[in-house]
Amino acid sequence: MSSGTELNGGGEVAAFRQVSKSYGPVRAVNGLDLVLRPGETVALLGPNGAGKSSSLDLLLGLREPDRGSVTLFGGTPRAAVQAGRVGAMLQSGGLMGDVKVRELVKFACAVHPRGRGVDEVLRDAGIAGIAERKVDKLSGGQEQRVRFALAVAGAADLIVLDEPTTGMDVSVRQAFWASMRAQADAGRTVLFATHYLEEADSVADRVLVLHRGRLIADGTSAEIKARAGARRITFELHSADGAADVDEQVLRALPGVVALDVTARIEGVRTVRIRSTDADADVAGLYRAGLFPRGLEVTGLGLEQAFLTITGERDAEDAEDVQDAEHTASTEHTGTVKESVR
Ligand SMILES: Nc1ncnc2c1ncn2[C@@H]1O[C@H](COP(=O)(O)OP(=O)(O)OP(=O)(O)O)[C@@H](O)[C@H]1O
Repeated sequence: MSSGTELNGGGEVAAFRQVSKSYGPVRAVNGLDLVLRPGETVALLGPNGAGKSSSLDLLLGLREPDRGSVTLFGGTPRAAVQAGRVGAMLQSGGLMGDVKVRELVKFACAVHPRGRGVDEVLRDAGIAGIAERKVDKLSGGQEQRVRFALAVAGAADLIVLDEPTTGMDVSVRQAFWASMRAQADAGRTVLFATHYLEEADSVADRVLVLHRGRLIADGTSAEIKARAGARRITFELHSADGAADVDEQVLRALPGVVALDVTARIEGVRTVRIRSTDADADVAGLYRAGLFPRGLEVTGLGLEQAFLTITGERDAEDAEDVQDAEHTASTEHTGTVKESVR
């Protein structure tokens, strides 16, 4: 992707500094610290309710943080939006119905402080062919593309998309990402929230994972997969090679092992599956330990598996914290002084 520094002037596009936002008792965003840089295409992932839409709303100045600050291009979100530096495609809000697609896009181009030519926008969004249709006669996927056209109606420096491909079929989705990539190649910074992990994997050069309002992973897709131990090593150990009784401790002690599974379905043969953060070191370690792995395979797991692993780990940690808190509360209640569990 191009650097985009010409368009954005270098430095920070957006910054969240210790941002928190609650709705009553629900802490939707919790201490978010994050900087977006010019030219990045960034995917925002997270389970339902993780705080993705709330974070985007804060970024666009649609909501105010309870704590911390959000800046866009060094100023307030409102100033950046008013200057036409941000284009957004949000989940909420209906489109005007009784107008033609061309009229709606033309209006958006006309009112935008940095409005582009209507034909160019229709072409970029892939909706030139439906320009004369009424907006309320569109399919869900077509409507999404019109929303995208509105987001790129002006020459914004930052494009924010909240689950942009919801309702699009596979071919429309591919065409959509091609349009989006053209925006990124023109130097624009793009931030999109999605539930489609393969999109994040193939489109984004940076992936953020939110979980219960907290940023729990930030890196390239490859880095996040590596961190989650997203390589799988499989092999067999045969008793004929002197490995009838594999000492699982030996396997568990290999440097990158995250998960280990040893099965013995056939007499004298153990099938070993390892999930690892460092497959190279583990394979070397197997031989160093005097084992003779047969049919050795190393495969990469997808971003989806990495995502499930990272969020699952965090769920487990949170559950432990709750148990600890309950334990502390119950011991305080009974007046018993006990050492903290963790
Ligand atoms: N206006 C609101 N009033 C009360 N609670 C809200 C409001 N908006 C969001 N929430 C709550 O805040 C939390 C974060 O919601 P948010 O919509 O930001 O998450 P999300 O990651 O975008 O979820 P999804 O993937 O389901 O769209 C959720 O628990 C949600 O129920």
